[in-house]
Amino acid sequence: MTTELRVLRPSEWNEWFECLELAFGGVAEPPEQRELDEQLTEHERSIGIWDGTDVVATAGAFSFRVAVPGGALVPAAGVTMVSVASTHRRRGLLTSMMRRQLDDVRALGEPIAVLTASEPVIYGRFGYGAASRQMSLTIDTDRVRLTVPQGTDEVRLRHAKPDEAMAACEGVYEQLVAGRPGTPAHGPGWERKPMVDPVSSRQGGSAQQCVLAERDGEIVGCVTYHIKPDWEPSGPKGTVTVNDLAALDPAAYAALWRFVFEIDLTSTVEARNRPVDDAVLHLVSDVRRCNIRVRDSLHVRLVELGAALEARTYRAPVDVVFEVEDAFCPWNAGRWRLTGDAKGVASCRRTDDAADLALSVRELGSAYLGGESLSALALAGRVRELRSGALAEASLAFSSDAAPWLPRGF
Ligand SMILES: CC(=O)SCCNC(=O)CCNC(=O)[C@H](O)C(C)(C)COP(=O)(O)OP(=O)(O)OC[C@H]1O[C@@H](n2cnc3c(N)ncnc32)[C@H](O)[C@@H]1OP(=O)(O)O
Repeated sequence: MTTELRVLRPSEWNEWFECLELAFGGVAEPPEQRELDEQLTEHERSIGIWDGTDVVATAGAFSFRVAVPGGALVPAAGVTMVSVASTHRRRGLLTSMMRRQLDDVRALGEPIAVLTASEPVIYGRFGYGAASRQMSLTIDTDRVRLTVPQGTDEVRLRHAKPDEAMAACEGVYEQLVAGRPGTPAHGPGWERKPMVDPVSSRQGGSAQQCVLAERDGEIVGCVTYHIKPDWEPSGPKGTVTVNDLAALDPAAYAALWRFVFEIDLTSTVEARNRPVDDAVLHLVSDVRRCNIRVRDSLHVRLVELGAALEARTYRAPVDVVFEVEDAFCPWNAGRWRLTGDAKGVASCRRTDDAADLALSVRELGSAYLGGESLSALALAGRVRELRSGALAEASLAFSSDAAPWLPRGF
């Protein structure tokens, strides 16, 4: 098989995207979704593999800046649209695209790459580690009650049309990015993504609705949701599916949750992507009836290990030497001394000193956003402590007060 791996030409986007759609099962994207995907595609960062005139593999990257512990925004490649045609799988095409892509990311000077995986098993071999989780809830709102904080009644709620909702939700999102590791700061156009609402994706539910929370005329929160009515002999049993829900203070947050809990003719609230430390867990009367499920979300790859580890803040003073294994990006392999503290000045340099901890770049990717603990990874045998006390020191330093979270997929 002779194939060519190269950058996508803008005129080839349709056939490139069709390869991707086919690889995911062949269900065509709704036109409004497809149009936005084309608009957001960064052609110069999109690659494909051609077998003759046929596109047989695709991979893209978005130019993000991702929040890390301490609030800095680190340039990051948001890896996306990865596919290999089912006729060409398990022959190394993905591996060759990952090679090219990580070399390109390095050349661009982005210290990290991030992605969400269709299957978590795929990307560990390329040095990605699962770094954040997402929580889904299915809440029985006939039984679960909310205890809301003082000030909740003073929050004014009102419905907003999609255009106003888009600007308001984006404004709230932007104010929350730095405080939540794992959240990407996007470029223009991304504010449209959560507002695309194709009829074919509603599965019998309503159009997306948006309610804004205001105090003294300022927008302090927003929720977008769908309602799916349902009727049983005993009465109405509709479901509210929460898409985005975000607020700038506890009272606005509680007001929005109370609103979705109390919508007439519904008895279930579904929320599919929440942070694992969501404050709603402390508002509800019965966490068991929230039917919590947790899964992996953002996977992180340290592309330039030194620059990546210097870009974040450490929760406690740390001075450790890592012995790092990185077969796919060998420029990261070897010994690195990391020093840092909560004030935000960190240094990560090559050293010949004896190693304190031995691990692969994958574990550092998992721990990078502060959500997965180095101590837990050590219990799984994935981090080895070579100096007594180094594991506890590094594990505490890497941890984050806010759990990392990716509020919106890409
Ligand atoms: C960020 C995103 O876009 S995630 C979306 C990923 N895309 C999809 O899931 C669409 C459907 N799947 C596909 O298109 C393809 O199967 C891909 C892209 C996942 C893999 O492409 P391939 O070209 O077959 O991968 P490649 O041949 O380079 O495999 C490299 C290694 O990964 C393994 N591997 C690849 N995909 C999988 C998988 N889905 N499950 C388990 N192992 C896998 C291969 O067995 C191989 O292992 P080896 O080195 O031990 O032999």
